[in-house]
Amino acid sequence: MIELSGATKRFSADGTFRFDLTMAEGQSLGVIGASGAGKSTLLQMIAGFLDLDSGTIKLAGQEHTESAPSERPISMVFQSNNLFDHLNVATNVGLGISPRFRQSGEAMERVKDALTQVGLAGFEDRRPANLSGGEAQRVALARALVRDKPILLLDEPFAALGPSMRADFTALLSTMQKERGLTMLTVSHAPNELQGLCERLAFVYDGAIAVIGDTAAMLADPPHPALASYMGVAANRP
Ligand SMILES: Nc1ncnc2c1ncn2[C@@H]1O[C@H](COP(=O)(O)OP(=O)(O)OP(=O)(O)O)[C@@H](O)[C@H]1O
Repeated sequence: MIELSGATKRFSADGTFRFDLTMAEGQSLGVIGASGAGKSTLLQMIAGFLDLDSGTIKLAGQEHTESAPSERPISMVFQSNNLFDHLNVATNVGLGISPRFRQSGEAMERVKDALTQVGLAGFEDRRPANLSGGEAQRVALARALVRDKPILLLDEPFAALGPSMRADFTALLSTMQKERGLTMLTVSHAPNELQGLCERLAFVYDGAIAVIGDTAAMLADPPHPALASYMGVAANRP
């Protein structure tokens, strides 16, 4: 679970972000909003890369407001998959387990299992430069999954992928999320990709979560004028 209570970060006088959010264990939430609205800021707060000015953060039932990122029960996948080009796929995934990963023993078995789960069995010795965008993103997902944490944060995971790869990656993420009961938060500029992945959607606007609700209902009938404008449709409610 994720619980943010008045989680506040002030970058400047007119750049203050304050988030309240409750997610039950195993829930999948999509996060949308205009560029600069604060979506990545929300993720960075939860992951511990930004210190709060005030408020609290609870993760998987524990207080984590001041924990270091490595102490939080979280894995993260970024838009640019952040793979190391000079290391093979197995080592890139193994770094999710430990910075001292070696390709042997139990750790290597875990890496192979994770690669199999994302459909990349046999890719252990490949270099990132020889992967397609979709394959590289699946390696990044394997690196997150191998950490075996209950919370998965994804920051624009589809951005670098073409349409058919987006559909494949969405389907894979959805399967992993359900199989593992992950609490998952996905930031995306593509609301339609979130439909099959997230039962709930949050719209970030003016430094906060302006609306949160059922994904299909929110997209079909935007309950906030700024969301309607973001979606490029007329608002149905004031
Ligand atoms: N470390 C920082 N110092 C100062 N300002 C920051 C910092 N990080 C983010 N900001 C500002 O906070 C605002 C929100 O940024 P954020 O990256 O969260 O937006 P976003 O919704 O993820 O945007 P995008 O969709 O473009 O990725 C932006 O105006 C950004 O310039």
